[in-house]
Amino acid sequence: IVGNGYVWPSPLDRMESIMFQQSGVLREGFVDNINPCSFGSRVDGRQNAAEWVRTAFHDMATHNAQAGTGGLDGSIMFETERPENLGAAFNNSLSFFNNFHTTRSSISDLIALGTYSAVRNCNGPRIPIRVGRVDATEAGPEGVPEPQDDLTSIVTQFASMGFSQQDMIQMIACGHTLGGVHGNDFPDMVGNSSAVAFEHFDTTFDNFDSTVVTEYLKDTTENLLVRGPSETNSDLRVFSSDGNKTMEAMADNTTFLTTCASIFERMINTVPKTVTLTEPLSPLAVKPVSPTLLLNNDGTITFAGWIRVGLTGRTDRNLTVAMPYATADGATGSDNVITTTQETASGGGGSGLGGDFTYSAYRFSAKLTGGISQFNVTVKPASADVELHDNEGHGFPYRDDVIIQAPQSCRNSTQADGRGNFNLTVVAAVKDSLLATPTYLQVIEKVPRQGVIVPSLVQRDVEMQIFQNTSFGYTLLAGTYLLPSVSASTEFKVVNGDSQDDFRSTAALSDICAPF
Ligand code: HEM
Repeated sequence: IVGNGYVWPSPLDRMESIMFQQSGVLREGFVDNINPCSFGSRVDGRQNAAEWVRTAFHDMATHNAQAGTGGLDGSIMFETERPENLGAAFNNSLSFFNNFHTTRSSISDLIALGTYSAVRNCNGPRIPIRVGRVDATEAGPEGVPEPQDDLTSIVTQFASMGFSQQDMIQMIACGHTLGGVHGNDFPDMVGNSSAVAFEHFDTTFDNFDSTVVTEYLKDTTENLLVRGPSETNSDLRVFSSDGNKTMEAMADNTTFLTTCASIFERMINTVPKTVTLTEPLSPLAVKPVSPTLLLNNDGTITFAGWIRVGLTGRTDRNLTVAMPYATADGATGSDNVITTTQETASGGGGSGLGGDFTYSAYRFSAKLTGGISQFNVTVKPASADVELHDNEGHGFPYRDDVIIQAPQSCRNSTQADGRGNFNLTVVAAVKDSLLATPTYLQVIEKVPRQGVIVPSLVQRDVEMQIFQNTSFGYTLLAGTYLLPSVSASTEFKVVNGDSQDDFRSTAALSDICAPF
């Protein structure tokens, strides 16, 4: 049974799901662009996994260890026009990461997760993932090493990032086990400027292994940064700079993998000194996924969603999962237990990368009469005693005083102003006792930035107005916002003082608002 990494709910839930729900039911799809490892999304001669790893290095490379500035902070978004950042790799990677960019998943955390995912999906080692990176809002200084740089300046650049000569050799060798050099980016090196001319660094470009090292040591390598024109053979200068000592130590594949896990971990954890990273993320043993409430027109409240149960370490996978809960006024008892059924879609479960983590999903949908304030999860294996999962003693808090009414809410492009904008209407049921305090619809608008492929996320607050009374102790409030089409799919929440129903997606709303 997997240990809990943190207490639910948390802003970390988003990154945890993106990381550990990769295939099967509840999948997030983060590996789609790098599966298989050789996959390129747009044209022949591209390898997304390699591009993701290169993106992390180029973003990190402008770190100044002494000043504690720069590092893996997403500033690469603003730096793609620079000669040191030649090629489509960066915007290609960033436009994919942008699909996962939310207030709880920064571009820089996604770049870090991208390195983990690319490496794992290419049979490489597992790199611990810490999160909490904060995105830069403007370009940083220049300073990514280039193939024509001499050894002294490359060593100096790595030193200013905080890496020794040995670190430098390791990081470059580990990076250059994937991908290669593109003709359209470096025509002089490749001797061909075609977009599909792609000269791999080693013969196993889609396997994260030590072949890049062994081919170099045997002198059979076709790596153009070793074999190519002498002005641009930086890998040769770097790899041989300590008499091949570091390269020889990495020739053994097992040593290569441990060395790369360690140097890449340091690479992605190189962040500005103002950033504090979390402990490495581990999957929650039991996790509520996409729980929602809904006030029905008979006064009951439907509570629905999934419980994700980790299977790692379980031999008996015949599980009965239930949720004893406390009503709004705290009452518990044998009547207050929600049953679940194992999901039938997609085999009923899924896994995180490389099968590091596997899970089963249990679906629930219960009509509650006394509301809810918190729940626990019990897991009963057929052959063993029942386990109580109480969220590290906290219970899973879940309040019913503000409820987003998904069916009464809608996102409609035809009602809008004819310019492709979307009219968002959000209806929420708010307990009458809260009405003295204003209720806000908070929408995250994606605001385009000139020359930057990733829009910024800007919170817009709309005060919600009374829309319909009920006789169930709730009043329905409504708020509207005109979403520019680039923000058609975005996040929103409804907030009243300390109470909120948060992190919902406009993409899940239908076109038409249904009556209550
Ligand atoms: C002196 C330092 C370095 C130099 C001069 C250098 C140079 C280059 C060049 C010229 C390319 C070809 C890019 C293209 O044509 O699209 C490349 C690709 C690549 N580099 Fe480096 N690199 C350096 C360090 C690193 C490091 C430390 C990493 C580690 C993470 C790395 C990872 C990669 C990857 C994965 C690719 C393949 C990209 C693809 O196939 O699209 N590089 N590098």
